[in-house]
Amino acid sequence: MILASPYIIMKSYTQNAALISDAKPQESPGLGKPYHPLPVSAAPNALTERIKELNCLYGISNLFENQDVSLSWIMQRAVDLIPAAWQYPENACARIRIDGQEYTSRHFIPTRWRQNACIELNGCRVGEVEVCYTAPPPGGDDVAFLEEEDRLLRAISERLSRVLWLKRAEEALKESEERYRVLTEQVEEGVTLVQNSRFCYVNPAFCKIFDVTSAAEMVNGWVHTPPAGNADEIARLYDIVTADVIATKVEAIHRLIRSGKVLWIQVCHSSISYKGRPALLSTFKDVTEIKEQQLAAQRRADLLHDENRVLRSSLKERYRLGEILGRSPAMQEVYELILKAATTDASVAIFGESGSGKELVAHAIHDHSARKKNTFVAVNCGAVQESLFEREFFGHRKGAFSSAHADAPGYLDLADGGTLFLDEIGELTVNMQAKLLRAIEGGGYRPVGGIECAAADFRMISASNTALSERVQDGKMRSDFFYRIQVIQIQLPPLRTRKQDIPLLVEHFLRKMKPTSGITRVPGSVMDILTEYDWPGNVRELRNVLQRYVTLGTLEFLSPDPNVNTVSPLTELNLRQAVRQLEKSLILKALRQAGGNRTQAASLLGISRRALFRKMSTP
Ligand SMILES: Nc1ncnc2c1ncn2[C@@H]1O[C@H](COP(=O)(O)OP(=O)(O)OP(=O)(O)O)[C@@H](O)[C@H]1O
Repeated sequence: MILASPYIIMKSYTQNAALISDAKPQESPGLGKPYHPLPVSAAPNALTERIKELNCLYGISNLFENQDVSLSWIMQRAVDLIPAAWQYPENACARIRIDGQEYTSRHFIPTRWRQNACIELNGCRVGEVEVCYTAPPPGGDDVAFLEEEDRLLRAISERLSRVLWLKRAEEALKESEERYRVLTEQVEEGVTLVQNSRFCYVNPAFCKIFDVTSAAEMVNGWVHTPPAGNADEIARLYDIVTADVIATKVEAIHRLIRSGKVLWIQVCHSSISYKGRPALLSTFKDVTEIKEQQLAAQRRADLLHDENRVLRSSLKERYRLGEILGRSPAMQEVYELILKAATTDASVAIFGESGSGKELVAHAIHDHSARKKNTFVAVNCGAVQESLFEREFFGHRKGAFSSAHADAPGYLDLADGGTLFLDEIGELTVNMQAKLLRAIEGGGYRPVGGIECAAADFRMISASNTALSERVQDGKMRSDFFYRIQVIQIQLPPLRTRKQDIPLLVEHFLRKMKPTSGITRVPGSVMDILTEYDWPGNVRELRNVLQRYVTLGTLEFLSPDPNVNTVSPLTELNLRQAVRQLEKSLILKALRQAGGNRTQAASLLGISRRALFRKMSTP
């Protein structure tokens, strides 16, 4: 290697024309006063000369080996080594100038017997190295410097350029390492750097998580047998990575126990290059809060799943769901839909004849849903007047009208967090539908006399005893409202189509009435009549007939049914009672003719819907 060096070649005595100048004064670019470049000539070949050169170059090269020394330290030592390598060392002196800094050998004085070479960094001139003779060289100006000395000076400048480059790179690296260190010391996540299965870096957050008293204890320790902290736990964190080189990011969540508390740590290992070699950069994040929330959600979901499983598994033999009774297959389907609807927040529309249990179903959905702890607000839309709609649904503020002495909540406010049950939804006018739709579609609502917009979170369940699609066709219902309210549809079967439920319902109602009546069962003949009857008023009618039966001891239907032998309770001529009975039988007839549709029944009877409703609910 040494022999291959261009500076070991035999010194030639040939004069290098390119190096000889006519001694015309020139300016050193950016570095000082005019000077006279001196001619360069060859010197006698002497081993001692080359040994001096070698010493100088070796000396400068050795300076690289010193770690943790400053650039100034290297430059000063380098400049001290230069004069000894020149032909007349006793008169030679040297100077290095870099970035405005100057380093000189002993007794340096700039003279006209001067030789220089530039120092470069990334192709740009950043300084120079120069050698001067303090006294006229014996050979005169023409042979002041040898050709080899010129080459040596250029070799020195190249080496100094390299030193400079290395130092700058080292400084940049140190700076970025320092930045990284400051950053990792401030972050909440634990950070480690591992190379060759040993810790190179451990930040304070890591020490805190794993009870390591100081990071220094860990550095240089093996990852699989850590020297400090909870060694087993730390070793386990690295079990998932067998080497410092991993193809992709490796992530895992570990469960630790700290002072009796569970701590969840998310560990993420990634492969990086550190000082030119593969290393493992790992982060350790405390995710206890998120994990606890996840686990709680999971527990809730499991519980719900179990509850549903139990409910579903017993559905085959189910004869009741909450307050709803019925073991017929049609009712089993209704139970299924109720449970399905209860697990979602979607709007539900319940269809069925009057008295078939629509409100009971709405209640059951509410009671089985996550909203069960909040209010169930039932509204009979048939009784809502157009002019009072906003007041009733959206509430009002004090002073909004003469009798508004205080703020009052509307149905929507009352149902916040719970369920709003809109019975007879088909009775809402198109105008009311538009206002309600806006409120439930997220547009909010404004209480009467209020300025601010309110919003309520409720689930909507509606009920109707007629098919709403007809109302859409007749232009009485907005199609957007129609689709919005019936995401889930439940059709309740009329009692006459599930007569096997009658004995169960009879037993249920009698048991409920027992404290006052003492009657616990009906004779077989009465049960036969009850099962024969068509029940246009559905379960409500059955309950009312039974109520009368336990009170009066006679079976009295609202209207004579051709299929049954009605037992008349009338034994004396009481006009009021007779009128009432006639009224009831006519209502029943009308209802039967209208297929349970109360609007049609009311028009058949020539009375308003509201009047019919009143009469029906009077016992
Ligand atoms: N499956 C049932 N099991 C037990 N009771 C029932 C059942 N269905 C209805 N009922 C009884 O009938 C009465 C009327 O039920 P509900 O008010 O739910 O009917 P509805 O369909 O909403 O009637 P309407 O259309 O007239 O408002 C309830 O008080 C309840 O006691």
